[in-house]
Amino acid sequence: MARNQVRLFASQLATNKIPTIKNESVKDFCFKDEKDWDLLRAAITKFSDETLAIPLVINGQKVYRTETKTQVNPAKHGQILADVSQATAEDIQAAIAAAKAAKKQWAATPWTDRAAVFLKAADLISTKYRYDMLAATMLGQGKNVYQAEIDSVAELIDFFKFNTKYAEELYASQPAETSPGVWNRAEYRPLEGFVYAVTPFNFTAIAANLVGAPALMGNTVVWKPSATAALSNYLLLTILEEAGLPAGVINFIPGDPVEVTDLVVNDSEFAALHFTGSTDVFKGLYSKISNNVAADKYRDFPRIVGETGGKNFHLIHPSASLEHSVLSSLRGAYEYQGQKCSALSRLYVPESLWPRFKEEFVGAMSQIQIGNTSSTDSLNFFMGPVIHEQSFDKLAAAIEQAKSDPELTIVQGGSYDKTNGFYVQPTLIQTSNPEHEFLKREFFGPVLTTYVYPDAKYEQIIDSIDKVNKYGLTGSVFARDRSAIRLAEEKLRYSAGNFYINDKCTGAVVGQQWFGGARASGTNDKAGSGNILTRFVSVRNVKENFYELTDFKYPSNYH
Ligand SMILES: NC(=O)c1ccc[n+]([C@@H]2O[C@H](COP(=O)([O-])OP(=O)(O)OC[C@H]3O[C@@H](n4cnc5c(N)ncnc54)[C@H](O)[C@@H]3O)[C@@H](O)[C@H]2O)c1
Ligand SMILES: N[C@@H](CCC=O)C(=O)O
Repeated sequence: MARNQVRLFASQLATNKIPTIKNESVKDFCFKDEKDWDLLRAAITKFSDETLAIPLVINGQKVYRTETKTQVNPAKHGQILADVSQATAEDIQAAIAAAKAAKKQWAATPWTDRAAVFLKAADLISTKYRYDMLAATMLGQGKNVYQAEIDSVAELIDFFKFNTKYAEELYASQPAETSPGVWNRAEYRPLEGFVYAVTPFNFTAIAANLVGAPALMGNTVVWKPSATAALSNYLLLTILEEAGLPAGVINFIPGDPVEVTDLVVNDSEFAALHFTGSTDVFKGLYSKISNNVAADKYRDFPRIVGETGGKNFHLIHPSASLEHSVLSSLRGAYEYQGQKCSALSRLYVPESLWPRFKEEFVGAMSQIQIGNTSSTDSLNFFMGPVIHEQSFDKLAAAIEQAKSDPELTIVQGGSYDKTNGFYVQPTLIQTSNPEHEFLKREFFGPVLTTYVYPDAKYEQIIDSIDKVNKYGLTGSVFARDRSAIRLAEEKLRYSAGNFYINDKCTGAVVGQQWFGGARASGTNDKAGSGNILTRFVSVRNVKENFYELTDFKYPSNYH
């Protein structure tokens, strides 16, 4: 008997249960414990003092290439954090081959052992690597410590832990009916072939989930990380390796996105895309895959899972709490510089509230401190830089457009500066046109557009919110009047996959608010829920019969 068969048999001696899973608690870094600050400062200094050479990782081997791309600190773009090796065509093919070769053993690895890798990685991030994770995300992706903590520590750990709980529930889900003498079973096979994960810059946790969810279910992965998140993403991979992830299960391939994608999705064993990023990039990938399906390139119909852009709204009703809706809107729009797919980018305020709303909102905006969020001297900055020069230029162009457009007025903000880092001031723009393109286009930055509606037109504005753009990711209604809440909840059914009542439209927590939207916002497979795991398995039904036939005729044949 082969050795791995012995291993498989040994794993069947008990049905193990995942430990009790709870959301990771978020440290508030409010200086009650100076030790936290010292540890964080040491980690920031460590990553700042040297330019890390980041390799590709193929079949567990580090591969360094002479062609590299630098990752800079967006808060101080003269600071080069990493030299990231770029994959050649041969590297990409080698990564695909490694994913295929590792598949059989990983798929046959007992579930307990696969789960343990992710539970241990979560534990390592909660303890030994918490400050490294924070520092890498703060420096590389321009987050302040609180935003880094809720992303690269809490949400990331939650994804890894909750996914094990959801997988356990999925595996336990079996056909409910059995006839006498029959045992029906469902087997949750990993997909045949390999998974391609293409991950965004803005959440280290999302990258972790895009590679982690398929891998947990027994798939192997080719991972193309975002160029502007390479540092935290590579750190994550090394932590997974320390937690016991076998070679070849996740292959890390930074490189030219189009070149990597074209080779990966042209492989006949490409089984699934797990993507998060912008809508247009996803459409391009979708169409390449569809064309390949039509051209008979694949053995299977690849699964396509993509979470994409948004143009998320707050609808303020005249009965809303003014202070709460002002502060929630400010956080929703400007936290992490508006670079959350869920960020508030269109705000609807009734005329009766607008003068006081505007005064309080602008007053709060003027207290926002913006600066180098990865500084070792200060944790004071509420906002930091936007991610890179293209984003900065796009936002600057939008602000300039607003200055000359007669239908737009800059209420507050409107300045920007890229001398040292990519800084865009939080900006509030008012439009007189409820159909304006600023209510349609995703800017992905701290630019919020507001439309002030007549109180009597509450229902009409709901219709306009629903129809004005193509997205359907997140949205909120703020009201004390229950009928106003009910009307918005009913009429905005398809306007947001995550709908909030008297809360901001960002900040979904794994296991609590399942995340994702439909329309142009993605396939809505709900990260943070068990549903996402079903996309990375292909169920086999097994019927075992205990009765043996003694005759081929039916009883009626003897009548
Ligand atoms: N719905 C969600 O859950 C969610 C979450 C986070 C971010 N987002 C969206 O992501 C976007 C911001 O992230 P981003 O700037 O990293 O997005 P992006 O689309 O620019 O990049 C995402 C990934 O796609 C790769 N990519 C870019 N062009 C490609 C191409 N032509 N072919 C193949 N791959 C390509 C990038 O290298 C990166 O790895 C926003 O639109 C935001 O709304 C959505
Ligand atoms: N969980 C986050 C996801 C943000 C995506 O970029 C939120 O809901 O704000």
